[in-house]
Amino acid sequence: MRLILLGPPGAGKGTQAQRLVERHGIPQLSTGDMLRAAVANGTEVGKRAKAVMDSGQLVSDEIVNQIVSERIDQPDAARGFILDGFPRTVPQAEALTQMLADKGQKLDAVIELKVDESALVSRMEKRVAETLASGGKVRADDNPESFKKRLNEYREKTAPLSAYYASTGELVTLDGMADMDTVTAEIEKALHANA
Ligand SMILES: Nc1ncnc2c1ncn2[C@@H]1O[C@H](COP(=O)(O)OP(=O)(O)O)[C@@H](O)[C@H]1O
Repeated sequence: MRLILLGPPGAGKGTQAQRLVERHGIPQLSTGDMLRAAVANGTEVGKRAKAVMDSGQLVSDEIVNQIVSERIDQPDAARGFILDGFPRTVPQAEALTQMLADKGQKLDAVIELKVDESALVSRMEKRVAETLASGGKVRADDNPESFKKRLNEYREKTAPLSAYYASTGELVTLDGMADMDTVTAEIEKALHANA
């Protein structure tokens, strides 16, 4: 099964992706995680991406497309995957369609979590507080200024993906304001309906 999770930062994509991993035994491919790993490892890509990410802007399509294309060729993704944080622009979505076609694959569903923007800042602040309380490390872009930038980037560059995937007939939009278990149940329902 090949899935895309769409939604603004703080919509709950990471939480739902984790649950899908457990339930379906396919990996979560998070471009945010891949890029943070590249930064931590000090790779060329990491060096190019760090400042852009910290400020809340998007890394170039070229870099991200390359990372994803290589990642979905790994053996653990052969049976499927959950893409989290990719595509984030229409050109990335077009690149993905092409990439999958080249590999003889296609998507099974695109799931969009719709949330109330006013809830997102407080969700981010809660995540930061919980991480600090448990002695964890807060992401460099989890501060109000970068978060606002991430929301702007989302509105400008990522929100148009809903129309893109609506036109291909692949889009399923769910209420991301519902509690986490309800969202999980709705995702499963949508997957069965598509199966
Ligand atoms: N598909 C992508 N295209 C461009 N930049 C990306 C992409 N995925 C992740 N990034 C970079 O990594 C940062 C963090 O991504 P992610 O962990 O997915 O954030 P969020 O928690 O906001 O969903 C983004 O703000 C951006 O700089």
